[in-house]
Amino acid sequence: MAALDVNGIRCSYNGKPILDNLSLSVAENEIMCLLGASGCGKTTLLKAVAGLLPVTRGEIHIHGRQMNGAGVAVVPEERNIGMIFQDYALFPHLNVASNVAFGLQSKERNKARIKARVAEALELVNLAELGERYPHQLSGGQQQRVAIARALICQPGLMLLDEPFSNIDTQVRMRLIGEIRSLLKGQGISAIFVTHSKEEAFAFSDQLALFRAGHIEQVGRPQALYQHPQSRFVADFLGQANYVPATVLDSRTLMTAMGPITSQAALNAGLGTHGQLLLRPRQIQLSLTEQGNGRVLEQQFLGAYTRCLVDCQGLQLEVSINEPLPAVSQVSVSVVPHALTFFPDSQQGQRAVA
Ligand SMILES: Nc1ncnc2c1ncn2[C@@H]1O[C@H](COP(=O)(O)OP(=O)(O)OP(=O)(O)O)[C@@H](O)[C@H]1O
Repeated sequence: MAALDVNGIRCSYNGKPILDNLSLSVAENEIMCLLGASGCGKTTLLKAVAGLLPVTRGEIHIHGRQMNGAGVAVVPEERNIGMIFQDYALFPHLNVASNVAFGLQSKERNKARIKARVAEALELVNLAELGERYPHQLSGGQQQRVAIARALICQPGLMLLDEPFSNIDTQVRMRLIGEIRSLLKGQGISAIFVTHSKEEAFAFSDQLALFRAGHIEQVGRPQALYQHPQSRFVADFLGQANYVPATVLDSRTLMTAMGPITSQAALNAGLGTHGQLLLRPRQIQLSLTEQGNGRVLEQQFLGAYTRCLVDCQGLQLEVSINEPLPAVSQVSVSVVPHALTFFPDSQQGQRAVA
């Protein structure tokens, strides 16, 4: 059974549909990321799942239990959901332990049991020593951990996280993302996580749903979306993309200005089809050769890698290499063997065929 099933829902503001006929499924113990530009409807979906926004069509099921529909309207506090927000939403006048205990107090009266559960939750988020502190005495990362502990203590069946890392210092953000991901996985909690940062989406989620103006353009494993986007919109949103004009030569080969390029998987496009081959900067390799087919135009050393702009037979390609090359280098440009992604020109919306 899925942790969450959203089936053809419609949500509107002032009569204007923001989500229309939207469906999404989250498996048990899976972290689903909703990624997309500002205003595309990510938070609207989160609110609909939480029961904070009316759903006028379609149904939402959480762990198989129907939340809305004919004669059914489960209120937010009965959905067994934990919510984490960008601004932590802690009570400033309560110390850490009381903030964490807050949600439990309506369910558990025994003070000793509450104390033990708070200690356990603080231990989980590595804040065991800070129960007496107040929110203003904590860093952003620590405040967000308190918010996580406060949600975990109620043992939610589903966690909703709305841009939880946006206010966290970039230096600690990736570490916190790793810690919270392991925590959710360790506790077996399914989650939906909203962000507009692709790096956060890649690092935190098992599945990624890429939003575009109120609908989901593509859903799948982050790596699959990055490597095999179904549309140029997805390809461009998730990272730097080079497009090389190409024609299908046979079921696995494309002819380009760089010469024939062979795919590790069938292309599913008819012979002679014209289109664009997607090449990520890491899918192109360079080697120094005086008679090479390319010339380095520009380089930027960025620490972990070097961004290199190369001219190859009139094409300008962005390539990621480890170390900068000598200035004004002549290089041989080739494609790292992989299953090619090809967008036929004739297809509407430029859908990929491989
Ligand atoms: N309370 C509201 N009343 C009217 N329109 C709203 C309301 N809340 C959101 N909207 C509109 O609904 C659309 C979707 O908003 P939503 O908050 O879901 O976007 P989002 O993808 O989460 O964006 P962001 O990344 O900026 O948070 C936007 O056009 C927004 O202006």
